[in-house]
Amino acid sequence: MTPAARIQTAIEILDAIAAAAREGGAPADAIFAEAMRARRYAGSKDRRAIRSHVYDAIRAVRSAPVSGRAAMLALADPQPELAALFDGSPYGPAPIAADEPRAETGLAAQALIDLFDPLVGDGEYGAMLTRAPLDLRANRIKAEGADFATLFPEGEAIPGAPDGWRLPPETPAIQHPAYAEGRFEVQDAASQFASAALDAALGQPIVDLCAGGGGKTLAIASLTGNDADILACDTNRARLQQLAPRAERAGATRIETRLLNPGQETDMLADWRGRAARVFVDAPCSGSGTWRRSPELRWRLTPARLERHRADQAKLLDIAADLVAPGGKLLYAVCSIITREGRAQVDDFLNRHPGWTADAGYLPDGIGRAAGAGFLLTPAHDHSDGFFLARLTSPC
Ligand SMILES: C[S@@+](CC[C@H](N)C(=O)[O-])C[C@H]1O[C@@H](n2cnc3c(N)ncnc32)[C@H](O)[C@@H]1O
Repeated sequence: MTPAARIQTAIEILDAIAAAAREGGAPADAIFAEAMRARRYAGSKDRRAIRSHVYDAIRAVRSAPVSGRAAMLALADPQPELAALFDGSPYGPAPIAADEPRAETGLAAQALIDLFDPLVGDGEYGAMLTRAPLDLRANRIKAEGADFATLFPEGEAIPGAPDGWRLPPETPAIQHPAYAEGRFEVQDAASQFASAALDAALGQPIVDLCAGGGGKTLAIASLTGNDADILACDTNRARLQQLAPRAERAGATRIETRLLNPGQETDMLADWRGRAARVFVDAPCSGSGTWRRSPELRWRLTPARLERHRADQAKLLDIAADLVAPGGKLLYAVCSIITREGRAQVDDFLNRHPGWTADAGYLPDGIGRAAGAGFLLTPAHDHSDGFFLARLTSPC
């Protein structure tokens, strides 16, 4: 493909990604993969170049653009060599017309920025879109362990994460045989801090209410040395089904999965009412802390979608509270830096549940900043995804 044809292909893919963002359709990665399947003539160099145009444009443009072309033009404006490729050559983009619309660039729409936790100043915005490193977590269950300094000498330890190791983005770590042997997982530092904050002890009954594919369930199993019973729940069958093979690879044998029907969670968890020493609520959210990895999420967030997340989070907190044994703990986590999903959500919970108290001192030194009754982690401050965490203790 010519460099101009790659730009035109990127424009077409951006059209599909912008439409999906508006309509709540497939994620950008899936759309990109599908577009490449449909263009088998594109070689690996073409794919790399197209991918980089697509993601550079997503990072540059602050909200869903009117067209893929408007997004690419916004990217090309400060790059004359890119703008020169709008040359009208066969398969390339048409020449730039006078007064063509450009998508707006920047971190996010101002109305969205206004929702950030007050701790997030504009000095932090750059770090929110810088490509994230690849963080690994050693699996303590495997006796062989993961000697990261030997496996990946190009990496470095993650401050505050005793099982963590940080590699440059896109290191093909999962192609290493030690991954297939279950000796390590890929997991961002914030998720490692959150799993440790649950403070699960050996032998304790634990519920992971929003287990998804089990990233944090497996971290908890590792931290408890596979010596605690964990009930992993979710309403999404496809996600929850990913857990069993991952648990097998990790040697985590004490995880039971339970698929919940939306609206019937409390009934379906009646056998766990008041029994769990620890309940983890890794709630569905805007994902505003993960724009480094999924920059297109900021094209997707609408006031209505945010309100749905907020309502789901409140409902899940109430369901979880019902499961916690007297004196037990509930850990609430969202990969979000939005106040309503974080500190405000927990303030509302504490108002609805008199007698519950907020813990402190469950994060490593220097990690996170106090945000109301919980703690906020951000890419700039903590070199991790943005996360809000709050650990709450039930009355005895
Ligand atoms: C942030 S993700 C969890 C990620 C997972 N803990 C991990 O570490 O990979 C939130 C999950 O909550 C699930 N969820 C949404 N509503 C739920 C409900 N009512 N009950 C249980 N899970 C729910 C979603 O399907 C999604 O998998």
